Amino acid sequence: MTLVAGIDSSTQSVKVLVVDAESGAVVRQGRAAHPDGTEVAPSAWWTALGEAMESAGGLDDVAAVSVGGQQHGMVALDASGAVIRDALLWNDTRSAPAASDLTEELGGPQAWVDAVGSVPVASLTATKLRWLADAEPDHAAAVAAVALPHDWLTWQLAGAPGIEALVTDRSDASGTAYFDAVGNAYRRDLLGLALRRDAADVVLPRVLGPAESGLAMATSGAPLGPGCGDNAGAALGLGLTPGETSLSLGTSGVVAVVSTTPVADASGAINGFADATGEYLPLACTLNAAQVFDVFARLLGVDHRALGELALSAEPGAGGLVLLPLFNGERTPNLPDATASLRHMTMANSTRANLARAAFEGVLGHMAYALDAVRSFGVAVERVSLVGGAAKSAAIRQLAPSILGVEVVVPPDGEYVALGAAKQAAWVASGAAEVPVWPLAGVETLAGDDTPFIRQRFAEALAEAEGV
Ligand SMILES: Nc1ncnc2c1ncn2[C@@H]1O[C@H](COP(=O)(O)OP(=O)(O)O)[C@@H](O)[C@H]1O
Ligand SMILES: O=C(CO)[C@@H](O)[C@H](O)COP(=O)(O)O
Repeated sequence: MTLVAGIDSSTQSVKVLVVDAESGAVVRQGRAAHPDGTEVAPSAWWTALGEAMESAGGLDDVAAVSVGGQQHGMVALDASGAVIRDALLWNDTRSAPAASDLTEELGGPQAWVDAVGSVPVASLTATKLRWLADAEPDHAAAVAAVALPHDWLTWQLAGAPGIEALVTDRSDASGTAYFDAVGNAYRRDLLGLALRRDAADVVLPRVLGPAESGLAMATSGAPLGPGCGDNAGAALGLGLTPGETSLSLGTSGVVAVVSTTPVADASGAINGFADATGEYLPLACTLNAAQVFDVFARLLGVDHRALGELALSAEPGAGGLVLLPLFNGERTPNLPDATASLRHMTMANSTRANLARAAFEGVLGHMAYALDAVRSFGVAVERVSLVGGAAKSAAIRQLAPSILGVEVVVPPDGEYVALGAAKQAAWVASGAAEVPVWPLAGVETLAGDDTPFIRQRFAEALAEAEGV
């Protein structure tokens, strides 16, 4: 049996899957936690990856390895390849003013979507580099290379062979705001704009083809795949084809659709990213998803299962409560300074069950808003494939079809980003022209009575928060 490995270095943890390259069956797996916070030393990812690989039984026997990871994080390296400062993650909002400045300096949102498919928001790498240039000019001056989390880990697995050897893929490069996924080229002028200097000499990872290998494992010599952004990894793991949509509830809430054509959304709600096969992956991403359940479970003194049971014991509509779950500020819509609020509390409706229900309706109502943003580009979304940590929740599975108003396809419990990375590794190992097809056994399709009033109330509350 030929084995391959897929890695998902996500916001909260790293997952490693060792998989049969023929069937996609998971043979061994491991995981390890990442530190909390939106500013993290990349060495912590490397340590966690070492632990996860060890708990997966090591990778010495695999034919190829590929790394998927959280998108956008700024890993700034000096000429020796040393990390200059802790990475700013995708959910760090300190670069929101830099995002506004950059947007204006290029001539507004339309100029950015024409150039790179996305309007700058604090999540995107270019805005973090501008923040660095303004807040830490000495660090900015030392930048000799910029990598993303998955690029940096791929390079570490290869033994960190000098910054010129860095590689990436089109899906993650498309989230930097200095890569044009339509022209398949870096926009060094935009990198320079972000860094406030001529960036001709800054090393950017070479963008590999979907099944191309640029580096090999330092330990075993097995080829390393190009890797991918985590949302592109999930699409690959799910085997989504053009027109099909995923809904991920991890730290981020993401609606992503595989598309053969790019989307240019000057409103900024949709990012015009690329997928991991050569197509596009327009997506809407929020900063507040699974952690909202963590907060409410803690507040109510219960575990996730009991939180779900409490929510299901309440009536649809949570007795009138509406949660705007903008705990971490928000990216979609772009409200980086927003905070969460619970509206319409009365003595009568302030019950534990209604509070739990409001958490689920708030997160799923927000995802319905994201679905509408995708639909506004002519994508007919009637079905979503549900992945991410909160997809394990029985209450999410039960409530999602009614609140979203679509069918919800639930694949077997698994780590779909890591599976997508493993599929990419299998593609690299096989040298085949087409990506492997790994059928998913035991997919459930869930439907429910539509409850449009929940979406409506949520959309009204969000519009109020936006001041529209
Ligand atoms: N049964 C559950 N119900 C709700 N949330 C859950 C459940 N199980 C895990 N989670 C949450 O899922 C999140 C982790 O999901 P994951 O997709 O791995 O995140 P990330 O990719 O951002 O690291 C955590 O916030 C965790 O508490
Ligand atoms: O910023 C985005 C997508 O644009 C996020 O989806 C990150 O890629 C982090 O993902 P998770 O760790 O929450 O899965």
